[in-house]
Amino acid sequence: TGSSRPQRMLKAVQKNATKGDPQSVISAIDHYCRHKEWAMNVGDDKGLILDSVLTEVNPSTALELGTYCGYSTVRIARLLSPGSKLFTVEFNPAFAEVARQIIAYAGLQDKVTLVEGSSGDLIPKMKEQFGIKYFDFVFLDHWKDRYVPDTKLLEDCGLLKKGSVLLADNVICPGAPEYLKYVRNSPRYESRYYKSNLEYTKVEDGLEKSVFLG
Ligand SMILES: O=C(NC/C=C/[C@H]1OC[C@H](O)[C@@H]1O)c1cc([N+](=O)[O-])cc(O)c1O
Ligand SMILES: [Mg+2]
Repeated sequence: TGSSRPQRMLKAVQKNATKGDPQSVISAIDHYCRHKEWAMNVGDDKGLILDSVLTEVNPSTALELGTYCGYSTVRIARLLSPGSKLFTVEFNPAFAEVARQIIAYAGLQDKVTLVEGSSGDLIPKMKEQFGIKYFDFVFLDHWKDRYVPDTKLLEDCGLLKKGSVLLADNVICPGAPEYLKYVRNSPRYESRYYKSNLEYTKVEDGLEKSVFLG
């Protein structure tokens, strides 16, 4: 059987990026996905918004739901201050395997803990398993129908504190309508929409940033 799209993406990184240089890994993936084959990375347009929100929050402990191949994992981890940590959750073992290699190629493995499994199972275990008190920043990019249940789980497990920032991908395309309703109508969040486009296309998409008010 042939290679998978994530495996071809990894090959493109190994061929075109410089080991230990996160920006070259990001550029190699963006070039491959724009010119060779599309893939569901947050991409370079929405990636710039992710970068600016991440830099503003400067989290000590961050969480990513939906690692896929590790593109946004690299984008986030490269901007973390020394001693800060990123936990990333991926359900699909094949995706997780590729992501580990891409994260390591970027030289960011010491800042990242990739946890394999379902977010619904793992979130309740994070405090005890990893000694986490709170997440200052959460990037939601996994199954769109898990955004609401997992946000509620983070609240119920006491993993959000006043000022914690949630940033959700794909709120327009493929869309997360229930999530938008939830964060925009809840008195516990202050939300705003960053308009952009679906990765590597001209289709509208955007990121929703929601600050937890406690
Ligand atoms: O389904 C998407 N993401 C969810 C990922 C889903 C999960 O599927 C299995 C694995 O656990 C992965 O994490 C998605 C889909 C599109 N799209 O255009 O279809 C664009 C995006 O940016 C996306 O994040
Ligand atoms: Mg996405």
